[in-house]
Amino acid sequence: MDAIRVGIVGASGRMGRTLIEAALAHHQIRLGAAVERPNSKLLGVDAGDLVGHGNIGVTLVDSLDLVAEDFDVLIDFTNPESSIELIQWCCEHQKPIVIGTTGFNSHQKERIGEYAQDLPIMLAPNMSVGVNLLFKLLETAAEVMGSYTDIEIIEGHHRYKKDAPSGTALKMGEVIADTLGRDLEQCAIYGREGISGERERDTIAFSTIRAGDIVGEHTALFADIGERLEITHKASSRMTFANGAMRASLWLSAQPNGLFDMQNVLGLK
Ligand SMILES: NC(=O)C1=CN([C@@H]2O[C@H](COP(=O)(O)OP(=O)(O)OC[C@H]3O[C@@H](n4cnc5c(N)ncnc54)[C@H](OP(=O)(O)O)[C@@H]3O)[C@@H](O)[C@H]2O)C=CC1
Ligand SMILES: O=C(O)C1=N[C@H](C(=O)O)C[C@H](O)C1
Repeated sequence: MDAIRVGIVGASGRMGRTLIEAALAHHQIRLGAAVERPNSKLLGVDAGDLVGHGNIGVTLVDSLDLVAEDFDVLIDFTNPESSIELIQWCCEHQKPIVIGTTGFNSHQKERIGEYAQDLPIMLAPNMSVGVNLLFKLLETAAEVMGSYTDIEIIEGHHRYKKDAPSGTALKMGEVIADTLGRDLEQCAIYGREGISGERERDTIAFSTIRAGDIVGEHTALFADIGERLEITHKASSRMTFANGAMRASLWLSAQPNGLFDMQNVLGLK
């Protein structure tokens, strides 16, 4: 496969910087563009310098219009409002987009589905291989134990994370609910307080930890009287997500219009 050029939006963010490093290290990927917000103090800084790699001749700019000819696939790890605007731009310019942003509401998800009729879009709340395998394992766990156990999903992230529960935790809930024929909107419990009463068997409950520099930890708990199964994934470096985004970008560059996820990229479905 030929090398592709990626554009990275949110380039100076936690994921943005890691994505720049991953792109610079990948033999089939070139960093074509790096974009930040209009008021960013880092505009004009070289993307290679930003990550301690040395000058690569790609400076941070504040508009995709300035670099439209410089990349083949856009990578977006920003926030939901920004992502929707980026998808619209990508549709107008026919640039496939890899989206790692989380926290979309149902209306925004619907719009992404509509845009995907005219554009290849890869949307995944977690681009690590381990978490996408975990989604598969959850189907089996839910099939075997889900109907009679109490199901809890626990996630932990760094103090700066803005959305809760994490996109990954919500996807874990969706996978389990779908496998059990339940509607997550009807059976989800988001935290407990006070006299919360005995547990209702058919609920799927979420707990959230926000502390320090936790990169990302997710556990699904299937608990019966006498035994419990816990399936846990721990990310220790953002590079696992960034490498997933590189793999996804290469894969997406050869796809037709449509909405894909990381399981498509990894051949897990
Ligand atoms: N799918 C996955 O595998 C993963 C997903 N994520 C998700 O990625 C997203 C970003 O996370 P993280 O990197 O930690 O967050 P950061 O806040 O560190 O980075 C986001 C960056 O995007 C910039 N930004 C926001 N809006 C725009 C815009 N319109 N144009 C250009 N730049 C913009 C921000 O600028 P400013 O600070 O000025 O707002 C910031 O620099 C979150 O939704 C998170 O949940 C994170 C890790 C893995
Ligand atoms: O914000 C983060 O950092 C992460 N967000 C993703 C999510 O919301 O699931 C994935 C990862 O755990 C890191």
